[in-house]
Amino acid sequence: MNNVDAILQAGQAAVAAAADLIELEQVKARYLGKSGELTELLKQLGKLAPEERKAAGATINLAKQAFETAHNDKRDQLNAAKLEAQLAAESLDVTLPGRGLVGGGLHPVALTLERIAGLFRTMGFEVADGPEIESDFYNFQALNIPENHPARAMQDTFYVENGDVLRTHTSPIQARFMESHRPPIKIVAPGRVYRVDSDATHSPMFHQMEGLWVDEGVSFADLKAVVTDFLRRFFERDDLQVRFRPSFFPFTETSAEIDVLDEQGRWLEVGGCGMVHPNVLRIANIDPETYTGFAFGIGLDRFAMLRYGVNDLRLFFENDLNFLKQFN
Ligand SMILES: CNC(=O)COc1cccc(Nc2cc(Cl)ccn2)c1
Repeated sequence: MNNVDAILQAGQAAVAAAADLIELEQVKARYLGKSGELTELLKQLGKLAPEERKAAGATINLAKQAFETAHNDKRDQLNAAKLEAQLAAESLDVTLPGRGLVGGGLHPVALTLERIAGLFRTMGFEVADGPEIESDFYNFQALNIPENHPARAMQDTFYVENGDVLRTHTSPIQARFMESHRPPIKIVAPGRVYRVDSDATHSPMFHQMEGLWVDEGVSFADLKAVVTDFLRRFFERDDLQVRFRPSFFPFTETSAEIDVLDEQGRWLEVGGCGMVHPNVLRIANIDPETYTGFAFGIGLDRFAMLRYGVNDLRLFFENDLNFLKQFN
């Protein structure tokens, strides 16, 4: 019967070497299963002489108990180790400082809009608003844009049902304001505008701000002074060179593009302006013989790109928080 000891030692060694609960159960089956090595020994008892059977049986049962003890100890050890590992992995150090909430902030275009509106408020302008879905009348006709003008074409303008459009500029805000107020009128009109266009420098939705001053005796000199003062304060450069380059718009007569000289000595176009066309005043029931006015329009996204050094317009619309958090 000395092979009982050999089998028991081999079984105890296999139990000790078991790396996890699954392997341990396989070892248990190999020794205590239906055809396990210790189970087989019991089956052979019948072959022994009757007077040897009792002692042999006792020896084998002792070996089985020793194996079961070793197996149970190992199982408890593996379970304890598994629980320890789980506790360590899930442990939460409640004394750690909190991560804190990340505050929100304003979009760079919104910051630029507020900054520019604030500059014009110091000059006596108030901020006006209006609908983004506009009628053909306020978006085109009231601005002296004729029926066949290319700006009305489908490749530039988004049309919605019943002939209304997504406004292509914020001029309709001013047309509406002139219709419902009497001079002196001194407003800026910021907001979203829509054009059928999209590439690295064009987005179908972008932002513009227009300004309008209508009163008795308003002149082109007033226009130059207001626009130049605004630009020097926005770019924080008292020596900023501003140029008014003759141009054409249907809604102004004397029209000009507005250029600024950048640090590299290049002229950058930043907007357009002009004296309000008499037809536009007339349509708003303002007598052009008594009143004159000037208007200008700038692109707010462009001003935000210039101020913050952003070189791709699309960055404003991708909502990448890592990009946006730089501005607050
Ligand atoms: C980004 N915008 C540009 O380059 C050019 O915008 C401009 C230019 C000249 C005038 C206007 N707006 C305007 C509005 C009324 Cl109600 C009457 C007359 N004019 C907008």
